[in-house]
Amino acid sequence: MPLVAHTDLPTFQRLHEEGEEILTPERASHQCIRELHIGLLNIMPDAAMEATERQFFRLVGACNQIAQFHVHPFTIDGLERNSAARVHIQRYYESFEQIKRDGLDALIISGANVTHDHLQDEAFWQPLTEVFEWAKRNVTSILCSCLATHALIQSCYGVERTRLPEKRWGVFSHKVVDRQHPLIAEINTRFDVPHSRFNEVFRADMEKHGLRVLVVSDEAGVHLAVSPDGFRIVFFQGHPEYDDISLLKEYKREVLRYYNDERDDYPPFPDHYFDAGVQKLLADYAGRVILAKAKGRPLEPMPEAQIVPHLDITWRDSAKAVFNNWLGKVYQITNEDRRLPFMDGIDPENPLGL
Ligand SMILES: CC(C)(COP(=O)(O)OP(=O)(O)OC[C@H]1O[C@@H](n2cnc3c(N)ncnc32)[C@H](O)[C@@H]1OP(=O)(O)O)[C@@H](O)C(=O)NCCC(=O)NCCSC(=O)CCC(=O)O
Ligand SMILES: N[C@@H](CCO)C(=O)O
Repeated sequence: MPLVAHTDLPTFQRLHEEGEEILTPERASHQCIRELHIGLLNIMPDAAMEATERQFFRLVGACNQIAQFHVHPFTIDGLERNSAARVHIQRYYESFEQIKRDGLDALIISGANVTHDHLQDEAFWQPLTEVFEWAKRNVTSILCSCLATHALIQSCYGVERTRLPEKRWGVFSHKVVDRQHPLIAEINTRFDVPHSRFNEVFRADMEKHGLRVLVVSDEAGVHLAVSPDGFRIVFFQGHPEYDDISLLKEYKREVLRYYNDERDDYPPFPDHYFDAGVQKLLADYAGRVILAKAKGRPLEPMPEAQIVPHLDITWRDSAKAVFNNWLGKVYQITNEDRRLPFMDGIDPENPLGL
């Protein structure tokens, strides 16, 4: 929440010049104080659906303990769902119709699993673009994770993502490249983010279309960029919402796929994630899995309980800091009526006045 310059202490002016949000007493006394409404479009597969809810709810809830947040989960057609997932959605999720009727201040769109080479061939493409089109007109800011980033960049700028020679998978170090932008002001300038994807939109392609790139990894490419207006669409290519165990769960799934002949090679380790002790444990386990597969024996469970205490989470604080900046800025410009994206006087082409 922003400082109020309630005296003429020079520090307020100095901080303002350095990019800190400072409200004048006049603006502060007229500010409408209310809760924020944030949609979560959850398009993750069934096994990860509730973990994804927890991850994004946690980032929103933990990033700021003063304001009140209502998070509204919803989903779209075109995703294969088992009966338990359908019951969960029916019981707890809102419909897109309801979301449109009541309005949102901000919208988060999760990643997803894809089955086709081109996103426009996925069964969920059409419903997803309908949400994009509505949100671009009616929501103050949209934050996209991974696949949603690729889909929205394709739908807005016509840039198709590129298939990578091998999966970008692990925990990577990143640097802030535009230290002035309010989304990443006052946060660590070097921090980790997990990535888990076969595809990438490259920095040059983003910049060619006017996107502003804010956070980059030498090894893993762009993590964070924003739309040319500076704020209305926030693109994450990584997964800062992931839990400490998320990449372990994905690794375990890949081992299972190897054992079940759904992939030919034994899965590599995610980069920079397992320490030396865990790598040794998993290399021994791999030997036993390969033998069991060759001899047609049952698969021994992965020793997860021994591994988990050695997994570090090195990305959550920065993730919370970015969410805090994002929601703080949304609050400063969103309309009192949550069905309208901006207060009077805010320029939709440059909502932060950058
Ligand atoms: C990897 C799996 C299959 C693991 O799920 P499983 O149910 O098999 O796990 P399990 O070992 O049986 O353990 C179940 C327990 O773990 C929790 N759990 C499951 N998945 C979790 C996760 N990812 N992070 C944290 N916790 C997780 C469950 O809630 C449950 O907890 P409780 O028992 O306590 O409830 C799943 O997480 C999954 O499908 N993840 C999605 C990965 C993915 O598709 N990402 C796409 C994003 S990438 C992208 O967007 C685009 C990529 C591209 O195209 O380039
Ligand atoms: N943007 C509004 C708060 C949300 O209604 C204000 O600053 O007054």
